[in-house]
Amino acid sequence: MSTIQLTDVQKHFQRRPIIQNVSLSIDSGKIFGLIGPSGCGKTTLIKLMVGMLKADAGHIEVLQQAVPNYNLLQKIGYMAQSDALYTDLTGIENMQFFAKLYSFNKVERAKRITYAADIVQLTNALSQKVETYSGGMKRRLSLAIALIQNPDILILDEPTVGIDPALKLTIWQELERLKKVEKKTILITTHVMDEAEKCDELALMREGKIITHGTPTELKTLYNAKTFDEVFLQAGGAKL
Ligand SMILES: Nc1ncnc2c1ncn2[C@@H]1O[C@H](COP(=O)(O)OP(=O)(O)OP(=O)(O)O)[C@@H](O)[C@H]1O
Repeated sequence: MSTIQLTDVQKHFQRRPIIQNVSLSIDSGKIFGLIGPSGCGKTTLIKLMVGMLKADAGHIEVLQQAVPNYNLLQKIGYMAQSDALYTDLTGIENMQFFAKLYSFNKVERAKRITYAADIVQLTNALSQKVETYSGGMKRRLSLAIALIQNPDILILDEPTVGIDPALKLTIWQELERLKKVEKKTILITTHVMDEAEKCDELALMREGKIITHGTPTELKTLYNAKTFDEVFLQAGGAKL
């Protein structure tokens, strides 16, 4: 069953077409990867799905409800590309602030914060002010905040940028667990080709269009390619 459905979606900025007739179906319980070069429209497409931007044409449904829809916000965990954090507060204060937006009681809230901080290995840095965090630590805190909510759908815009390989592996293991055990639907954007391999399905974007989509194996077979760099080049994309 599809959790996110886009039909002929279009978006312009200052009359420039940024998203051009995109139709896409993202199945529930899958990790779906949106891949494409910088500026091709990945973040714009995600913001349209979350309801932060309004499409100029076309139709978007999430969980069979038309977007934008206030009720859907409780069901989507969104990690933006630029970190929306309060830098003069500590890590834990940031987590508490966002956790209070959701309908947890005090005990659940504390449990969710402990779980999320542990996944991104920030437990020992929670009492520090965010202004003292490195870029990677801020990314990890943003990811932790998206995880607090325990949503049906996780939409993560480049979640592993600036994160070291060992922690990246831990984060991917958790995404796999969330998919398998908790049946979450996860949408990520990435430039990183080895992350593309880990997705169940992929859509490759270029200049506001989906140029091809399928499972990693299907795409490699289709383009007779050994790597995703090759798939992307064969499909007509620029080098990432
Ligand atoms: N609010 C805006 N006003 C005008 N142009 C915008 C706006 N937001 C994005 N754009 C333009 O739309 C295009 C797509 O941007 P978008 O951020 O969606 O790309 P992206 O694929 O996510 O890139 P990256 O991988 O670098 O984050 C870019 O040319 C960008 O400059």
